[in-house]
Amino acid sequence: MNAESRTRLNQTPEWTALAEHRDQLGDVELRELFAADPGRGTGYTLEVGDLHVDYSKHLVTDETLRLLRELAAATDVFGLRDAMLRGEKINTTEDRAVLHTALRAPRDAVIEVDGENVVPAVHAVLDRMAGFAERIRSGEWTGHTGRRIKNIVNVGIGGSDLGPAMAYEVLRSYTDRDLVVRFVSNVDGADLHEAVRDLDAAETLFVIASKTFTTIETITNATSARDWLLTELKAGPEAVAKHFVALSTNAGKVSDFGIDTANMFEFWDWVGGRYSYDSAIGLSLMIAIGPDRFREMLDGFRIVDEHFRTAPAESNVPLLLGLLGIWYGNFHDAQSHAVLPYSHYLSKFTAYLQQLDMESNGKYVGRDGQEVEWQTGPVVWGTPGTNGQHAYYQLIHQGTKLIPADFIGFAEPVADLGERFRAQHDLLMANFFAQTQALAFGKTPDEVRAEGVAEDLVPHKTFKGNHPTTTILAKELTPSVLGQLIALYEHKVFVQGAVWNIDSFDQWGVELGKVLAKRVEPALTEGAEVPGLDASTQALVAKYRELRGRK
Ligand SMILES: O=P(O)(O)OC[C@H]1O[C@](O)(CO)[C@@H](O)[C@@H]1O
Repeated sequence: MNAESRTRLNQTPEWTALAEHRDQLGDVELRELFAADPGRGTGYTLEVGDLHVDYSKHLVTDETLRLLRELAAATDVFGLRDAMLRGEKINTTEDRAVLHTALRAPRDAVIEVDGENVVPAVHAVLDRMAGFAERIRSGEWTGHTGRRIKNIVNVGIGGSDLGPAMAYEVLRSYTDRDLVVRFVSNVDGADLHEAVRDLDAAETLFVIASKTFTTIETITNATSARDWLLTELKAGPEAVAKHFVALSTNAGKVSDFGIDTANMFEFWDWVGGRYSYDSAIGLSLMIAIGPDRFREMLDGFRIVDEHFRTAPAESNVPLLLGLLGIWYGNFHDAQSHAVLPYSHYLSKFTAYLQQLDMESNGKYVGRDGQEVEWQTGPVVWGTPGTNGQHAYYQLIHQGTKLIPADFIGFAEPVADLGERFRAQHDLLMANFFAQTQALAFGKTPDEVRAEGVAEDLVPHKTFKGNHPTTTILAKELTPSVLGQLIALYEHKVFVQGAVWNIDSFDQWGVELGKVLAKRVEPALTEGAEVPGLDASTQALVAKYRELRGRK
């Protein structure tokens, strides 16, 4: 079935069967499901690479899973996967191939776009990045005044920021602690100001990351960074070459900006921004952790790519996670999905997933150009779990909304934590296990009463449970495990987009705001008339100008 000829998803027999099955299951309780199957706790688990994935605490039976796989088969998820991996232009609205998997392909792989094998170019750029990263790390590359580079400031936004910024935090314990690495994304000048205020320009390298090299926020920040650098160094434009490198697909714009294309690390239009941090966009990360660790991370991505490509539907983890999301979003009206890591190092992980998932699957128009009649991507949210426990877990436990959640944890604390701090790890993980237990099984009124609680407080202290969670457990948070986790979520998002029949690789929904901002700016600065400006925005602009003392 191709996108055009495909029957409307919600009219397929597979969809109807799932809807009927949902009605039959009714409000089935996780307590019942576990009582009926003593092997569920070990049986409903899968392994992929170093990840142990437990999906026993989901509101599903074998029959649910079978019906979900039927839906995946009917919507040809694996067919689209194979087309993606072959380099076909499955991003139809932009007429582009979708080949982030080529970024971690082995040197001898052959993956063609328009008849050309892209793998040699991928490795050529990785090798150049490695050479450059080593020159910075060793001190061989010096700034304009001959001083060693000690500070890296990555300037980018969206996919050109969230991935490297997240991964830098995740792999902090693998970084060269003598290097200061910062990420500037917001067009609010405060972001750049705070990033550079205590830096010595003579020791600072700006990494300008932008796929298009036209993104207004990044170009504005890059221009201000250049001004700051030249002022601080009291130097002319010749200083730029030693302090600015670019990561981009657009050599022309890089050169227009004044960066020598010899200092540009290239990637390609078949890499989506939110799928790009394992491309040249990862340069700041590679400088921080070193090329060997970066390659270990790519190996981790590849493990899950291979699994997604070859594992049968019954044991294919990205397929399973994608389908579970569909089960809740489309058949239980869940609106959001929480990702709750029990690792301080994963503090930016969910923010990264927000772009990956919501920019990919936040769409109401299908690949056939028609409005979909089913829910698509969920609101993805979450922060490290223990902090969340003291903030919003109340709502997950006793609120009125169904919020499926992923819990991600590790058996070992990171190696360089030291004995004193390592000792806290068991307590962290005790919380990790306790929360999924409490969410799944709750506490009945009788159990509350048995504790001698006064009758009027019993309803308040009761936990209905039945809140579904996936537990992802790995031994240790290594570069490879990070790659595995990211590839897992990339392919999960792919699965959902394939079933929903949407193009997960375009992002037209971000365009309107960009155009309007350009139009409104002269109204703020010069009081220019903006034709067609609505009454509300017009009044707000007038108020803004008044507050800024502009006539
Ligand atoms: O890397 P660029 O071209 O600066 O784009 C940054 C981000 O902007 C977006 O296009 C959204 O506005 C993202 O998809 C992308 O990751």
